[in-house]
Amino acid sequence: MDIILKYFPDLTETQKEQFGALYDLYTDWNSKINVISRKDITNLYEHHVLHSLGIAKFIQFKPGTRIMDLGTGGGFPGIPLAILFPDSTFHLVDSIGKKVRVATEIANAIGLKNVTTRHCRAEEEKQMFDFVVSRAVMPLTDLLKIIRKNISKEQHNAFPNGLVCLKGGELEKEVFPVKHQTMVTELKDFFSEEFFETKKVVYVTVNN
Ligand SMILES: C[S@@+](CC[C@H](N)C(=O)[O-])C[C@H]1O[C@@H](n2cnc3c(N)ncnc32)[C@H](O)[C@@H]1O
Repeated sequence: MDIILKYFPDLTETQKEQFGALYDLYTDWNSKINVISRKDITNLYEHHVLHSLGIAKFIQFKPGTRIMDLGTGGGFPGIPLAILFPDSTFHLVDSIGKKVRVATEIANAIGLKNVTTRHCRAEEEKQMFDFVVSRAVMPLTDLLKIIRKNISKEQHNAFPNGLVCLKGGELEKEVFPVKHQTMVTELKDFFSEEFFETKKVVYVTVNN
């Protein structure tokens, strides 16, 4: 939890309590339904919560922004972002029902009012959003094909509506075929821990 305060020192008491509650909740739920590698649970705050919040080092969502987390699993990056941006709404989608259940239970347990969840393939989701966020789900080109139908034309933020993904390692092969405007932010410029050495936030505009 200290690592979250190190990089996000201005959290409200509510946000501190919500982030603080995640460790016991994920430890408990993960023992029943695997959403995080079991040996990685001790790294929950660094590898999962802070990594998710890396998106906030690229964009500060304006109040009222609508965001879908495609392939949220147990709620990453959607739940940490929903805590950090309580005035934006987050719709967490996953094709595996029991993972959606974990995300739903945890969002409810910490009293998040700005989160909805849905068990479906993102291909079936018809709602419109300003941004889609995603971590470890599928290549950029595949994500773009699925979400084109979901990106609203109304703009409210510092960057045009689009896709904001957490990616690791070698990206050139993934970014090269993408014809849209793309911006890559290195998380090692913000977070000094070795885990972030190769981690990136990739933003792609979606014009439709
Ligand atoms: C490796 S997990 C990552 C989960 C989470 N984003 C995280 O970083 O912990 C990938 C998730 O994407 C989901 N997924 C894959 N294709 C999907 C699709 N077309 N629609 C919805 N969810 C999908 C899978 O069910 C799985 O839970």
